[in-house]
Amino acid sequence: MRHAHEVGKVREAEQALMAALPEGELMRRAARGLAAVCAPIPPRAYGSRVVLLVGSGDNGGDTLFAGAWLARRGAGVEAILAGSKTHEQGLRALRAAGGRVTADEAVIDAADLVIDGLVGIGGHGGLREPYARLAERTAASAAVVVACDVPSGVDASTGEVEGVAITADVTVTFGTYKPGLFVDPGARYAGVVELIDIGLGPRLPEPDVVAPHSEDIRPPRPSPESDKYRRGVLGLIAGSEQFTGAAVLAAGGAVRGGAGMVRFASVRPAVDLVRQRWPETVTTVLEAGDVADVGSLVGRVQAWVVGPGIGTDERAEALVAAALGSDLPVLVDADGLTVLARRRDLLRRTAPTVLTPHAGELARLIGADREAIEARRLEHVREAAAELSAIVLLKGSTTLVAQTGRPVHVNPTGTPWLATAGTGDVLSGLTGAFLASGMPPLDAATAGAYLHGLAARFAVAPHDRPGEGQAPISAYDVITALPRAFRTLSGDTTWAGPG
Ligand SMILES: NC(=O)C1=CN([C@@H]2O[C@H](COP(=O)(O)OP(=O)(O)OC[C@H]3O[C@@H](n4cnc5c(N)ncnc54)[C@H](OP(=O)(O)O)[C@@H]3O)[C@@H](O)[C@H]2O)[C@@H](O)CC1
Ligand SMILES: [K+]
Repeated sequence: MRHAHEVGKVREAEQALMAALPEGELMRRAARGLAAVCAPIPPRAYGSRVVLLVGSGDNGGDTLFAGAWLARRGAGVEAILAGSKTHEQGLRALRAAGGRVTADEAVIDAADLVIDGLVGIGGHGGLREPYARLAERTAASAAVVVACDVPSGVDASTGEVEGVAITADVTVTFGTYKPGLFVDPGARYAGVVELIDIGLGPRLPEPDVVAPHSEDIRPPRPSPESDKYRRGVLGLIAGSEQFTGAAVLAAGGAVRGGAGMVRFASVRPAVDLVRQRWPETVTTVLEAGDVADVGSLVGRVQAWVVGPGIGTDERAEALVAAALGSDLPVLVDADGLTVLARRRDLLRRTAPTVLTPHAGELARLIGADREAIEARRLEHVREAAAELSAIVLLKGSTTLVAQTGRPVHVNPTGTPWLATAGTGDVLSGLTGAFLASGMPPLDAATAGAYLHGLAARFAVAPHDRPGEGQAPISAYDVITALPRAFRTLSGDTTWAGPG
């Protein structure tokens, strides 16, 4: 896992470490790391035109020292001192190395490399002038942009961006990742993120946010003793007279997600379609009076997924109530979430509940504003998990999974092409398969998001070659690419199913 810490925790660890080190040592480590990332950027240090954007705090200090290092290696370094004051030793070091100070902002236009040292973790609120103007000018230049610690204008703890921010190609961050580098909108400004070890690690507490690596994703693998029951039986309630496609897609996600068996229940047209496409499912046709008894009609399952395409009428409400009335893990998605917005009482239960809303659905669920959720995803997903007593998977530009008392999981896979009808249904079936296998719900949701996003990337660019173009995908293409996504995971697993 890549660990990210909010600013308060970084500051505490920094204080403790600083007290144990000679003065200036931490900044030297940070600056050296920053310079080492910058040096190989074409046309490489010697003869390149480097512009430093220097703010009034230590972020500017790091940048000046890194600039001095590059100047000693032959780069032409010019610093724009944009703050009300400037880090004195840093400035002395730059001058001693042959770097210059300039008030001419046009140097940005011709730069090969711009290093953004306006604000780091000390930033708050939208960028003030002249920082905002400098950020805009930098965006218009052809220079490679390297942000020091955090792109200025991005809130390091939350990823919020108020107004203008530096758009970086690379962000060189110190000691630990910051949540704002993982979570949109901030993540979009960060580019490639490089972590520099400055010795903070042992002094850091539990992370606030984590982003899994491939080896952290461990869906269960069948052992020689596995049978279909031990691998997990998923009960899937999806589709209605009006919406049948969602049922086919959710069933596909579950089948390709490795469920030992999928028991599918719905109205006749949805059942017919699911049987046609996924004959391996065991189906139950629900007549009008059957809804409340869906649990006993379907038979023994280990988890439920309810919601895709079920509509939002009374019948749908009764289906959601029946699933949540069980003592099994339940994933509620799509129409099921709309039903829950008016029946939050159904969430009072002891077994785990996983909710998979996009921002609009979450807005209805917690009575918030959709734009506010998009702007402050981390805050809202945490709030929702606490308020709804559920594991909440917030879909979108960066998918987040929150469970109260645990770090928020940020999904590193995915592609903007996933924003198309039906892909959410695939995710709910896939995650449901993991829940049915007995995987802890936070891990199930994290694995679901990861594999779904990876499958989508494979579907968009199947050959995985540099420079390969991308094509639009359907939800069905994501299902088709799921086996390939699974195969990229390492074979070993510490968790082998409910066995
Ligand atoms: N932590 C670590 O382990 C290490 C940390 N290190 C480095 O220290 C950095 C933190 O330095 P820092 O504390 O001096 O704060 P920093 O980010 O430079 O900004 C403060 C200045 O910005 C200003 N300002 C704020 N918001 C603004 C806005 N919207 N628009 C305009 N201005 C705004 C604010 O002005 P004020 O609001 O107070 O008037 C204040 O003057 C950190 O990111 C890393 O690079 C490394 O050297 C070593 C290891
Ligand atoms: K910065």
